[in-house]
Amino acid sequence: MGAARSDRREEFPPVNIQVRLLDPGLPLPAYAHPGDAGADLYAAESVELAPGTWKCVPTGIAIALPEGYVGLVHPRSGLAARLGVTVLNAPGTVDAGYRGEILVNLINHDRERTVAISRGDRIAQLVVQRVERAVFEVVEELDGSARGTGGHGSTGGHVALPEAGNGHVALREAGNGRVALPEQGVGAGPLPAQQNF
Ligand SMILES: O=c1ccn([C@H]2C[C@H](O)[C@@H](COP(=O)(O)OP(=O)(O)OP(=O)(O)O)O2)c(=O)[nH]1
Repeated sequence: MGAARSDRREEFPPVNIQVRLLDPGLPLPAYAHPGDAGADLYAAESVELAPGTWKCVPTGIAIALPEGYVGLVHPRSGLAARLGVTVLNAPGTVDAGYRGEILVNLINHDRERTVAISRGDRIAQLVVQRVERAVFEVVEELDGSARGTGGHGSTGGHVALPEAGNGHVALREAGNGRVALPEQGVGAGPLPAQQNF
């Protein structure tokens, strides 16, 4: 087990990222568990989000990513599932050359409740990834592919049909590609109790 872990560290050495603590009272971004993809970012200010509104929340850190990397500001699924709060521009793109404070643009999708975010709350997660630099080459004809120009549901697609009675629309597969699911598993019910957010 220990040997397997150290092999993995050699195969995937961590990337060093310089961090400026603009608010030394907050913890460094941190991975909650080994193997997590995102390091949690903290709110440097307390903010209130009225229903349907958004705000850029400072995180109290500025970073210098190495060239060839990007920081992606992803939402936290727990905030979304419990409160309807997510990252408006998800995933936010932190460029390697950016030296300003990382901001998280949080939106409250709840239609009735104001959400209070307190300083020190974990509001988003930063996923650091390698990126390729593309060179855009103009051509007359694109190389062929199995998909061709088909998109937007061309593989079977979905149609929204009015449900009898309650005025809702339901997602339904058009054609014969529908996957059979137990009735309880479809629709907008509460999350099953075993879901851990
Ligand atoms: O969630 C985010 C997204 C971006 N940024 C910072 C880092 C990023 O490098 C910079 C610019 O972001 P982006 O390129 O997405 O914004 P833009 O609207 O295209 O602005 P610009 O013209 O400055 O590139 O803003 C954040 O702090 N948080």
